[in-house]
Amino acid sequence: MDNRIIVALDYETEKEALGLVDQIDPSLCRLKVGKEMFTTLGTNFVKQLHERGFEVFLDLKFHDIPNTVARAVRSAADLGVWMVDLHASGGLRMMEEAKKILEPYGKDAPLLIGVTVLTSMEDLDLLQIGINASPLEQVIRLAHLTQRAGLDGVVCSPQEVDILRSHLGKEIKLVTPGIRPVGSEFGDQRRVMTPAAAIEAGSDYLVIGRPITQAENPAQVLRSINASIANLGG
Ligand SMILES: O=C(O)c1cc(=O)[nH]c(=O)n1[C@@H]1O[C@H](COP(=O)(O)O)[C@@H](O)[C@H]1O
Repeated sequence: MDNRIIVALDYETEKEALGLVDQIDPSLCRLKVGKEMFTTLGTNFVKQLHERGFEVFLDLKFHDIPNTVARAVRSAADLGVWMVDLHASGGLRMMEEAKKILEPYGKDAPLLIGVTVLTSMEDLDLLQIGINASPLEQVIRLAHLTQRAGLDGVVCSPQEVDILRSHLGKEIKLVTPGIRPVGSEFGDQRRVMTPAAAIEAGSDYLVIGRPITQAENPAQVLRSINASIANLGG
């Protein structure tokens, strides 16, 4: 199942989310459950998606002391999710403990991914929080740290993908939100690319929310994005 799109299910209600989910097939995409839906609906919602055959990226971007993050990651593994993330800026020890706690799960462990610099951020946002580096420099720094901790991949913007590939090699998973098909609104996103350009740059997975979820016919948009990347990339 070479399924490179992860739909971000950022809806207010279960009814709206399942309205989309029940029109699509697990062969078309994976699903991301993030802070909004998880806070409203909890693990039961993730279980419902699993029952429908979907693989789930639990996107709670953990960021806390190492012990707390590691235990949260273990809970995600027990829930059986396919992918889970944490903020790489939580530091090397935090990431190493999270990786270590997954050892007993072997190949059933979820992919553990480090978020570098949010795709909504640009130079000024970093400066305002005391980081005197460009988003690209900071992404490279945090991606190296993530790889050193032994994680499976990073979340970055598609604009950083080709340079990260050259720094980190082929094995590391590059997960890219900040995807905007031609003509769709950027909203709060800043470092963006089209689906085809992101795949051509070397993204493994495209995380796409509003361009699909807010469309009049989300299932149709998902199919057309899939078609636009069908013969691209490796
Ligand atoms: O970890 C993420 O998924 C994430 C990281 C990041 O840097 N930027 C980012 O937009 N995301 C998530 O990706 C999704 C993007 O949604 P849209 O902007 O609606 O396509 C949202 O659910 C965000 O929470």
